[in-house]
Amino acid sequence: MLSVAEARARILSAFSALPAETIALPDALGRVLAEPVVARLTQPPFDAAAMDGWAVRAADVAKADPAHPVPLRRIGESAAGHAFSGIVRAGEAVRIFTGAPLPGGANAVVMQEDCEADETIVRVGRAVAAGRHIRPAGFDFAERQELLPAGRRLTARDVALAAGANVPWLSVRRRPRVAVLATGDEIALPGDPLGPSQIVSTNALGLCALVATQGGVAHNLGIARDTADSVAAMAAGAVGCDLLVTTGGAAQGDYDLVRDVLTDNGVALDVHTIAMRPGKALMFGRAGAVPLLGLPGNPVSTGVTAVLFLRPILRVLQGLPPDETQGPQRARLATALKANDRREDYLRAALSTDADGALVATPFSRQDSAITSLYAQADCLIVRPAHAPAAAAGEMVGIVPLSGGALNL
Ligand SMILES: Nc1nc2c(c(=O)[nH]1)N[C@H]1C(S)=C(S)[C@@H](COP(=O)(O)OP(=O)(O)OC[C@H]3O[C@@H](n4cnc5c(N)ncnc54)[C@H](O)[C@@H]3O)O[C@H]1N2
Ligand code: MOO
Repeated sequence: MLSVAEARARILSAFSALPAETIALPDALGRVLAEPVVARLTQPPFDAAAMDGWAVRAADVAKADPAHPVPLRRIGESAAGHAFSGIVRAGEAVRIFTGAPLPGGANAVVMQEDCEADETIVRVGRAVAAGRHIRPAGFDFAERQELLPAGRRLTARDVALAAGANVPWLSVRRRPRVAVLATGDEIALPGDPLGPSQIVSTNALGLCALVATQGGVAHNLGIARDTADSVAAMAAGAVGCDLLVTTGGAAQGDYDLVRDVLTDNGVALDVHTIAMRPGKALMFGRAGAVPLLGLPGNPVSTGVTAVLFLRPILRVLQGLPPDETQGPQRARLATALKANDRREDYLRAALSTDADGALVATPFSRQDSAITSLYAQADCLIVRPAHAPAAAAGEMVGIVPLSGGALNL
């Protein structure tokens, strides 16, 4: 049996970043940059007011205070989008609004709360230093400045920044295309009429959804019957995809067909049987030109192996490091755990915080790999290395948070 780390390294070595494509900014959320985003303008493009008030020469109001306001002559107005074109000279002021260009000659803004104005005169009741309430040109960023590096997954804030930098197109990694194939005579699509010994396919839709959370595009190939011909015919639908993921038919039973069928069709089985729980029956190879990741059929086994193997593949295809770094990586155990055997264990658990604000992981008492209701409830997986000694409540353990993904603030 291969260790999880060995299997992961072997599988991931078969993948590298996909080519780039050019997309429009409104489609960029969650995409990974292939080239940096570089500002196409300076922001702000001019010295701009940061408050509503009066543009003045600081020297004119150096002695102003509420008891001794300094009178200045109003000579015009500068509003956002409508600059004042004249020059502010000694003894003059221009009405100015937040975001508006600072008129020439002025070097400070006094807030309107500190002034009293009539039609011709403004009385300034507070001294201001030169530069007060002004955002100088380039205060945010300058033209040709690199704002977002290649390899970054774009957040909603990044999209706003690229828009502010007047960047309409971006070069991003192509989305990974993943074909998903369920197997088994007992499996029916959600909504189908169910025969006496049939069950609804949990796994294919779950895998397609997981692919979407990671920025990939899933193609659901449907359900192959338990015959060699059916599996081969339906697997052929993966041509042109970056990966084929199958679920079920991975173990040694008489009706577990994926391995035989795909072997007959030229699949080299690089990985099979992994020292982990759930997910022992996992295979990796190639179906013709398409890499094949064969996941075990038990629904939680499919889910957990997808998090541990499919997610990193999708990340590497998009030019990201294999591991998700969002979220905590460790938590305190709420309950004691027995010593582990030779299979690395991934226990479904709930996360909470204790009175001190420390993160606590509570493993569920039932860990069977067919309990989908608890898998949906879990916040994380507690990682128990192979042969880990018994662990007491309160010990720190490694966790894999069941969160994160392509869409982010
Ligand atoms: N003699 C042995 N039997 C089994 C072993 C073993 O080592 N020796 N391993 C067990 C483990 S652990 C797992 S996991 C499964 C893996 O088997 P397969 O990958 O071949 O999966 P199937 O036999 O096709 O199905 C297992 C189970 O999952 C259900 N299933 C399958 N596909 C779906 C789907 N799309 N949606 C929902 N549920 C699905 C299927 O009905 C079975 O109940 O093998 C064990 N046996
Ligand atoms: O390999 Mo099975 O995944 O432990 O349920």
